[in-house]
Amino acid sequence: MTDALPDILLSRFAAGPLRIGTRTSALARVQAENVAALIGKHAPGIETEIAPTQVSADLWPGDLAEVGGKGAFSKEIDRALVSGQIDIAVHCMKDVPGDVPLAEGTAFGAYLPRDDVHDVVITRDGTPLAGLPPGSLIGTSSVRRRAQLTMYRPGLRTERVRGNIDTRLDKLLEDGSHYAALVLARAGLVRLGILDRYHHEVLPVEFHSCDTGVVSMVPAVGAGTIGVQARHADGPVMRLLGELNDAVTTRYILAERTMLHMLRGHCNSPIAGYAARTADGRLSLFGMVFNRDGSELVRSHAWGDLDDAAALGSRVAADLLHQGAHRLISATRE
Ligand SMILES: NCc1[nH]cc(CCC(=O)O)c1CC(=O)O
Repeated sequence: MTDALPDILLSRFAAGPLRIGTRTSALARVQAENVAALIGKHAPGIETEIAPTQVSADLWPGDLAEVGGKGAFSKEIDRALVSGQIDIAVHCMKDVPGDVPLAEGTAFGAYLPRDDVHDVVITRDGTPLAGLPPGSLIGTSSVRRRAQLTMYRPGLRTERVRGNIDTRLDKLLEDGSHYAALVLARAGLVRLGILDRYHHEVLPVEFHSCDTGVVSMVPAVGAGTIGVQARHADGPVMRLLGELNDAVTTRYILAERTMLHMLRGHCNSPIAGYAARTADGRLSLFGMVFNRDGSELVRSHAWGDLDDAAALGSRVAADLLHQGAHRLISATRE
């Protein structure tokens, strides 16, 4: 008979706590605390400790492409996980690159139930996006957000704004700020418990044509989803993560990330991808690839069985590639 998981974990962590690695931002810490609380529920008696890791990319004020793209955010945490300094790493799946393999010997053992995937527009005074005059400057570093904003509102200007969420909000609210608005993920603001402090407008996620006057914002691959990574060979921890894992979110992530891998999306790809469940319990995947200003795009929408998420991801990617997605992705790399 195999031992019960709590016993296996108790002996595995008899000498010290289960160490949770994460970045140092307020959002990263809250997410790690949420994972610690979940572990506490599933494996009472297991002590956890959060080990925030300073990540060089978080200190880099310039263009991410110059420090190795999104992969730069996980380099130091990967090293800590592989070497055993930490036992699990907590990541926003949106920030996990699609064009480089995971650190050797590691895998995502759990995805937490997906949170809200909407982006919001934050303004100082609650002016709706539709009321912002042409020429208004919107702060966003994401090519996906920039392309969709300017596709619906070609008159708006966008400017890269880096730094964690607090820093960005401070830049919007400071006297003499040249930003009229920011676009941020609602999930991040909710996790920090600060959404209600700001005037915000929720952008719909459903794609629609430009003449309706509504700006929609199809989410990034992995939006709103926290993933927990561990060492493959760490059987007890992988089993624990298996218990935390949300099965439906796993399908969403598999569909979206299969699409991302096949598109060979690089660090700052102009790609949106959103998997969801239909009313009749099937899986839907909508994918979109843009050029910089959204004046060119290809899109594809397909449906499949919930248990065939990877096939659905490949089908949507193949259709996007067939329509010329690769040319758009390469053009944005420059
Ligand atoms: N790139 C930063 C990042 N990564 C994940 C989130 C939000 C939370 C999530 O989608 O899980 C954010 C902040 C933002 O885009 O506003």
